[in-house]
Amino acid sequence: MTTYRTSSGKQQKFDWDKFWQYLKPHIWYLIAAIAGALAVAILNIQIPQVMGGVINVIAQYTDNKNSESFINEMKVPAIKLIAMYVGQSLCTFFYIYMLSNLGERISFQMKTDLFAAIMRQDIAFFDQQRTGEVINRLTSDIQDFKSSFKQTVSGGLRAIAQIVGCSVSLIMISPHMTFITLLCVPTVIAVGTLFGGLLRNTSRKAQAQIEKTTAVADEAVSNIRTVRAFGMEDQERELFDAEAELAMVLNENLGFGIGWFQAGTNLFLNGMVLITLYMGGYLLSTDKLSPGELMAYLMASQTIQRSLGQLSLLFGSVVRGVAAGSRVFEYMNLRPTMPLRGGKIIPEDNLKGDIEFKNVTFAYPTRRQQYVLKNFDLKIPSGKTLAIVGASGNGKSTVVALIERFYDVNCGSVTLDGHDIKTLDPSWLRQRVLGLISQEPILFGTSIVENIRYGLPSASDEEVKEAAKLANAHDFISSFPQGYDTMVGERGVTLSGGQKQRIAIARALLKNPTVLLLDEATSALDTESEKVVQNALENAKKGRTVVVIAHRLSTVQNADIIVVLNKGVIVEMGTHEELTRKRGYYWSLTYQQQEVPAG
Ligand SMILES: Nc1ncnc2c1ncn2[C@@H]1O[C@H](COP(=O)(O)OP(=O)(O)OP(=O)(O)O)[C@@H](O)[C@H]1O
Repeated sequence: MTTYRTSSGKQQKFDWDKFWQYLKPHIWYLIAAIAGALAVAILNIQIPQVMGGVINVIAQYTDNKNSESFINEMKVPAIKLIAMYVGQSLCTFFYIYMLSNLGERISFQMKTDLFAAIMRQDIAFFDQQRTGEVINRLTSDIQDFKSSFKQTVSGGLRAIAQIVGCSVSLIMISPHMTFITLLCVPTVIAVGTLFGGLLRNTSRKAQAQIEKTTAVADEAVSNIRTVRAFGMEDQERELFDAEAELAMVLNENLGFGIGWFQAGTNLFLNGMVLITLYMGGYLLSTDKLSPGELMAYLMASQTIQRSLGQLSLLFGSVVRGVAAGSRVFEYMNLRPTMPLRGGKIIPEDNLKGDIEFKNVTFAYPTRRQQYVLKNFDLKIPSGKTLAIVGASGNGKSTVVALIERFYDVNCGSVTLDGHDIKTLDPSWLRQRVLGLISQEPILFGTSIVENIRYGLPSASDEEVKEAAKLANAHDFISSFPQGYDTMVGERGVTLSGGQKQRIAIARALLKNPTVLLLDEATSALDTESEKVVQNALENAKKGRTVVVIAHRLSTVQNADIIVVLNKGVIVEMGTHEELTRKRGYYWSLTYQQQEVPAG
């Protein structure tokens, strides 16, 4: 197997078995396309010969001016030529159409499979990969693979068939001239390979620079608010200009090289035509060649030249296509460690919402050496509200991530009503049992109603409204001219932080989760909107197990149990009153927060 370097820097093998899986169901399209392309090639090989016949007829009548017999004699070869031209057009249409169907079907299947493969990857995968890279594989890599495949089948096959066929014609017409022409071939190949290598190198550099330029633009556009807030438009523009200029210079160098390459090739090819004409003319004068044969020879050698040109272009495209295919298959072949579905489902009547961490040790897959939780034990009784507090980076969000089973624990277990969550159906757990509301609610760029319905796609409009009322969102939604059909913009950009958060609460409440996970749900809000959202959350908490992570301790005073985390270890646990009396960690955290405004 050939190995190619992918953009992720790892050596990737092209997975021919996988490729065959995609090709096999559409093999008839491929066979039809190959047949069509070969038919075109065969016609292209024969046309010069028929054309030669026409020239011979014309040559006969250059002295003999009998137009009537000329027309009669031209009839057969002319009709033959017309039939061949029409046949060639029809075959061209046929193979292009077949190939386009084949390419589209394969790429559609690959695209949908790749997207499904991406969707089922572990969260750890997304911690490691850049979003741009993932999207690139779905878009440009599949596009590159498709075009390269189509080009290889059509252009490659046709070119090879034409080179072989026309070479045979050349030998048949004049072995002598063909031998002399062939003497030049090794030199041409050597020079072409050397120059081609240099050009490919420059082209790679230019391509990498273009990608760099795009990345600068991408970052500036997607972070436009930060750019604007810091007044960095000019710096961003300068950065972009510098990268774009470098890309321009590299592309100019490439153009310089391609220009010379083309010029040299043209000079050489024209020289070959001249030599052929000279030698052909000489053979013509000695009656060893007819004018038609000379014409056929010239046409056939031009077809070979064109085909060789096509093949050299194709080479670059095949390398690009194989590299792109390897990248696509690399993601497809990645096996997630956690399945999305499958496993036990606790019957509705037995579902209470008791959560327990038993002797849990955990490190993130991207930082295996750093244990975030070590021998961690915690009971979250059903129907109670448990708050986790502690300084930043101490593992509070990690607790929530483990309940969601975004990651699996390294040792110990997390249980729901006594069942290890590893044995439960993850999609049931996330869709039915858990409702997560995080610090930065992410909405989809669609309408409010669709965003709320994301929590339970089968919900009716009435149920959506009920959830919105419970989340204190109904009033502000109704005040919009388009009400629930208001479009929220990309990631909900047209709504205020508090409004987005209340829609996210409605979305989580719609599925009526048994366990509600609030990961700093109000910390991004100002005091006014925090109050409104806090009220919404008080409604939402009723009758559920709730885990609250909060920075502002004022929001967790009413919790049934407060847990103070320090470096992944529980250092204190109790109610607000108990912990305040203790004058320990919790007290000092509260004290610090009261001190800040005063200072
Ligand atoms: N996806 C991740 N991959 C690797 N390490 C992570 C990841 N998420 C968090 N960490 C690390 O794990 C530790 C605990 O992070 P965690 O987010 O649980 O803290 P936290 O107490 O919730 O902090 P904060 O209050 O600032 O949100 C930190 O050292 C953090 O850098």
